[in-house]
Amino acid sequence: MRRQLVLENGASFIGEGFGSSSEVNGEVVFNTGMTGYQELITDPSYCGQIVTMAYPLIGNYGINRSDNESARPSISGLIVKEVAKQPSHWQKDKTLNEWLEEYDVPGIEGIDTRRLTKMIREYGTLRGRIVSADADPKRVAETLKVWPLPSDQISRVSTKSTYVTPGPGPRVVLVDFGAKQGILRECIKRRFDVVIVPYQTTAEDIMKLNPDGVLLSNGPGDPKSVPEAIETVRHLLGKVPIFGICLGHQLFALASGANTVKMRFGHRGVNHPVKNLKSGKFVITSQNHGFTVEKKSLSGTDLEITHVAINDGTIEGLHHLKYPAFSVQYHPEASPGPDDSQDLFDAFLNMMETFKKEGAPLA
Ligand SMILES: NC(=O)CC[C@H](N)C(=O)O
Repeated sequence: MRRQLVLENGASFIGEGFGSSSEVNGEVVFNTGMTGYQELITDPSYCGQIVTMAYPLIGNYGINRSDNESARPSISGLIVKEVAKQPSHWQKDKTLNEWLEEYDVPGIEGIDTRRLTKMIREYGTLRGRIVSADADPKRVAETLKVWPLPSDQISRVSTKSTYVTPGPGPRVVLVDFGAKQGILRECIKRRFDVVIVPYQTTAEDIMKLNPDGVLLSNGPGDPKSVPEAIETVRHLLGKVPIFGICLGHQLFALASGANTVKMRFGHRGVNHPVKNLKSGKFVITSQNHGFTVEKKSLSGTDLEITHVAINDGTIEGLHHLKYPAFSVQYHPEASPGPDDSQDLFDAFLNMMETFKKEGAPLA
């Protein structure tokens, strides 16, 4: 079935449909990873987005039972140059096509993804719609221009109730804004006693759980769409060690008085170089974000930049000068991508142990 991706600027890309045949709207973004499509399709941070893969052949090792980052695909749609027709891997359970069909996610292949990616780089992320090939792109573009980007994604992907993965180590409250399994996996590896709570849990209720540390997860959309969570983090600062990842990093920054802004086309891929300003070392990181902490908003706050992106100089890591709290904009849990930064979970463990011994610092 011939299908079409229409963008709000009136551009139309025609290709062959795969996965489901439903029509969807989404913010069109691109990811540069050569592999890791199953992890990114199930990464809840992509909720509400139509993802274009810049690498031209996708699906070549199929879908397996162990690479999901959440229970189901989160993306609204998938755009690729070519879907592998005969995927092969010893763990393969399904093809990408079968899996997307099962979860009602539409895809289009045969699109000039290089042209599409270049367009997004030039104009920034654009609203798009997957429709049938015979739809009039001008009319579809008109409807897209007045379509408000969704702002309820976090409530859609966060856990509805609290649950626990017990362990003998420190108690960590993981605030779930759409947490990837990889974060939980890193906690379990270190034998943390993890309590996973919904995103709107108050600081008071979090403190009642007697946490040794609070981990703020990744998540979809604009961090300012959850003002209640910013308030929660503000109340937690100084009372308990905090580690923020991606959306969690942005919420930590907002709670500390800094500002976040939308980027033109964001960072999405598995080979983003980052410099650690303290050690002078570089790491290759997995990234997926469309917002960033605004540099100039840091003046007057107690935040210090610890990491920067090599490609564009944006902030990739922060720590608090008075309180035990730090964060990174990238993904130390990888999944997909390199695991160069898993030591940040050890740094979180050290911070919790020190805080337990020495107590709250004087603010
Ligand atoms: N992976 C994430 O947590 C993304 C954070 C936020 N939704 C952004 O796009 O910037």
